[in-house]
Amino acid sequence: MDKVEIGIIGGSGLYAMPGLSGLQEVAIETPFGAPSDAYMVGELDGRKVAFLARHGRGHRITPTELNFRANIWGMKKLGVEYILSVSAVGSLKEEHKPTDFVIPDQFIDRTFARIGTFFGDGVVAHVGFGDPICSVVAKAFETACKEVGVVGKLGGSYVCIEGPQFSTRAESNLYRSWGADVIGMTNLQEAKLAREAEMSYATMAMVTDYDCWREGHDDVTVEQVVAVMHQNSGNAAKVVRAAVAALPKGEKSPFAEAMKFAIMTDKTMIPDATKKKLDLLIGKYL
Ligand SMILES: CSC[C@H]1O[C@H](OP(=O)(O)O)[C@H](O)[C@@H]1O
Ligand SMILES: Nc1ncnc2[nH]cnc12
Repeated sequence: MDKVEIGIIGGSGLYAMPGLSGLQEVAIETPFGAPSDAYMVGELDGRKVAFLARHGRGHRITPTELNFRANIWGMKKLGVEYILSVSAVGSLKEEHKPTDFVIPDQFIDRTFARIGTFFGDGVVAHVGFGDPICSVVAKAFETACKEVGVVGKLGGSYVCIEGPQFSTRAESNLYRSWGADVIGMTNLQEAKLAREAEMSYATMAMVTDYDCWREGHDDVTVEQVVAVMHQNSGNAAKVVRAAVAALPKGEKSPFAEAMKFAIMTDKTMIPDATKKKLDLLIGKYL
């Protein structure tokens, strides 16, 4: 199959990508197990893209149960350079209103039950993550929001919680005191693994609620999240489509060599089985 340059991960409320033509369902097995679903590979305005429903079609997989490694590995296997993620988030600031899009550029980790690295089993690597988001993808989202005529704010911190429960009010207020912008349950491990796999990653976060901090307002519920997603999913799809068109063609990700100096382990001491397993990611450095 031809290289698929662009990957789209659809979150809560976005389980398919409208406008994809010549659709092919591609099931991928990875050394880390199965991804959430088959990749829907097709063309969007002349660009080859792969769409993955993060929680699987029908929303069957909790944030903690997500096989982040398999999902990101599958994208790499397809040849993806740029990953566009779409997520529902709660707002931690008055100014981020339901239906607004925020394109976060930082993360705060509040997860505790996930695997966020491809490494281990005899190979140690430490990759830079000071700028966890790819500015090329983030700018493509920003440009796309302008084109579609929706609010799309570039920058902000995304607090990633373990879930599946929403936060307590004390937690929500704590995150606000940290100056964080939005809250969700899925994006941090994707960003970490995309970096280790030398792909670009950014999220278009759609605000669906004010979490539980806003006095005089109802606390977040799934019903509320789904209602806003339904109301705004047309815009989300339009923005993703415009962002795909705004991405550079035939160019490697700016993170294509992110792992060049990240591997600590003496190469002669990495077990053969691990070398074989991680060949797709780091074979070129060993
Ligand atoms: C349905 S509310 C909580 C759920 O929504 C977000 O999902 P995603 O990031 O995949 O859009 C959040 O992270 C939770 O998984
Ligand atoms: N308030 C919230 N907290 C965590 N994840 C969310 N996804 C949508 N709204 C959320």
